[in-house]
Amino acid sequence: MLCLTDYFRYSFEDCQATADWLLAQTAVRPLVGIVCGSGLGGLADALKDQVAFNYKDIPNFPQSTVHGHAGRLVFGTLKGRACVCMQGRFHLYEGYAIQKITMPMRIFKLLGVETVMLTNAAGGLNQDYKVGDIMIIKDHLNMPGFAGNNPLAGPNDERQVLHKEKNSIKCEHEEIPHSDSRFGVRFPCMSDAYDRELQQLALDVGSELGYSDFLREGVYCVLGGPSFETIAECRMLHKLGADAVGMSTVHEVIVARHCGMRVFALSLITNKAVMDYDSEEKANHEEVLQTGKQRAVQLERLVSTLVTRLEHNNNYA
Ligand SMILES: O=P(O)(O)O[C@H]1O[C@H](CO)[C@@H](O)[C@H]1O
Ligand SMILES: Nc1nc2[nH]cnc2c(=O)[nH]1
Repeated sequence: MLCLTDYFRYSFEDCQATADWLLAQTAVRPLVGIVCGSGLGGLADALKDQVAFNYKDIPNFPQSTVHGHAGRLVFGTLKGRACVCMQGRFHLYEGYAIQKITMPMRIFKLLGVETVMLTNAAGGLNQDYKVGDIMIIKDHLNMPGFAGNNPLAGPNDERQVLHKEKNSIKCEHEEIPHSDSRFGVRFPCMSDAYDRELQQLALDVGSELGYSDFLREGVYCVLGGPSFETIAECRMLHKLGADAVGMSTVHEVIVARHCGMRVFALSLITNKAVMDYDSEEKANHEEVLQTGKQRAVQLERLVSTLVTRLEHNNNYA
């Protein structure tokens, strides 16, 4: 569904214009960017001193079309730390070009975000997983990417991005002097996509909060959706090494890593993938949203505590 006009609609200038518009409307200068998955938008409500924008009012921004994705960009503080939170994300199956659904990651970068925390709702393929488990994503399988549908396809804009309010920015690929960063190189590495220190920190925080019984680590597989998987597909994905399956996140991770932001991601296992022809279970979006509601408090606490620890530990700040 690659539309040529979208290459040009989401140019560097468009992203810069959107970021500048947002920076002019709020004094919040976020170092952390959060993305709320289906039914997980309550995370944004935890932000204090909110300045919120409907996506429809933000120049160049796509619109949310999925139930459970409110379509608001919320600035504020989480335990004293400045954050920006997408209360609603975009998916390929909404009909958007892949460059368009990932454009908010570049806006995050231009706002000064250094760490991105993504959440999603996913089906559990791992037979040990239960509904309500929270899986720390340690790696991904990018199925649309195998077919050439990658958000970085198209011209690569490597121009410099000036961060006016910072003195230095450490990029993944090199130390860039004079306060400059850039969107990213043509061929970015993905073997370190999910920050290992943050994964360990999340395990530690989860253990302190008493969540170890439902905290997992695993591999997330993205498909295009919107149809849920067949039984044969679930069996295949599990054999390929996936622990959970969904329709989001991976494209955002690729673009976030491309421009040097650190990434942490969580899946809430909202339903068990159907693996057995005798099963009566059927995946459905209502169950997904319902499970989100049931685990909202723990998910919020885990993410907000993690954000606090970012503040207190120089290794993560
Ligand atoms: O990945 P998030 O946005 O959490 O949403 C998940 O939930 C929806 C299906 O119920 C799909 O959009 C799937 O990707
Ligand atoms: N593809 C997919 N996405 C989901 N999102 C929440 N549950 C599921 C699922 O079972 N499959």
